[in-house]
Amino acid sequence: AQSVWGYDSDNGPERWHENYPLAKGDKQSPIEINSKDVQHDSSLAPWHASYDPGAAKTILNNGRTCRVVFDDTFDRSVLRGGPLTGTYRLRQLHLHWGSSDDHGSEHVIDGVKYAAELHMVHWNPKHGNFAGALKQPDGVAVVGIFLKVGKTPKPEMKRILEEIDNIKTKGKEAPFQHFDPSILFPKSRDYWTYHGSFTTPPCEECITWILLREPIEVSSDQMAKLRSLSKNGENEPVNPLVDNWRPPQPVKGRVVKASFK
Ligand SMILES: Cc1ccc(O)c(S)c1
Ligand SMILES: [Zn+2]
Repeated sequence: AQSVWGYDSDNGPERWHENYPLAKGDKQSPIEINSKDVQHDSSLAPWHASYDPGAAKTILNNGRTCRVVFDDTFDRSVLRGGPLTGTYRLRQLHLHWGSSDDHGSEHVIDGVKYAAELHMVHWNPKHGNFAGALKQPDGVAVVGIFLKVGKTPKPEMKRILEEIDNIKTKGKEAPFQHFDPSILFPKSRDYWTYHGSFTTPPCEECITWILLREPIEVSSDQMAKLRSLSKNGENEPVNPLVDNWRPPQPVKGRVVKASFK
C-alpha cells in the first residue's frame, strides 16, 4: 500500500491523485495568479473578520504543518463580506513554507514565490458541520496571507513562533489561548478571489479563496524557527518539516477576481 500522503518524492503532490482522485479535478489549488488575467470586480464588497481571542485553543504539529485550532462550536470567530454570502466560522489556521527564504508559498503571484503562506480556514455553518461543508462549493472560505522576508518583521508572528519549541515533533500539542489572529492581517484589505480546493488531500473543491495582496513581513530568523519543526515523532530520526507546499495547479478557465484596480 502506498505510504500516507506527504511532500516527499514517494508520496508527494505528483502522486496524491492515486489515493485522492479529486487532486486531478478542474478547480484545484493553488494556482499561479497573473495580474494581466485578473478581472477587477467593482461589485466585490470588503471582507470583515470578527474574531474572539478566547476562541483560540491549541497549537499543534501534525507532521505536515503547524496548526492553531479554534472553538468553532458557535458563531464565535467569524468572517463575512467580500465574495461571501453569510458568515463563516474560523476553525483553524496553519502555514506552508519552504526550505529557504526564496520559496515556500503555494499561490504564486506574477512569478513571485513568497517564503510562506498562512491559511485561515473558515466554514459555512449552514452546512451543519465541517465535514458537510467540505462537500459544498460554498462550504469553506480560506484567507491566504503571504509571508515575505524583510527588514521590519511583524511582531505579531512572535506568538506563534514562540510556541514552536513546545511542538517540535509530530503529534506535539500545546495550549494556545487568548490569541486574535486578525493581528496578522496586513494594512491593506485588497484581495484576489477565486474558487478552488484544499491544497492538501483529499483536495476537496469547496473553497472560496480570499488571497490578500499585501504580504506581511517576517525575518529570516523567524522563518528559520518555523523550519526547525520536524515531520518525525519524538525519538525518531530527524526529518525537517520544510517544503510542505503544493505547486500551482491548472487554472482550467477559472477567472481570478480582484477587489482592487
Ligand atoms: C482544512 C485544511 C487543512 C490543510 C490545508 O493545507 C488546507 S489549505 C486546509
Ligand atoms: Zn493550507
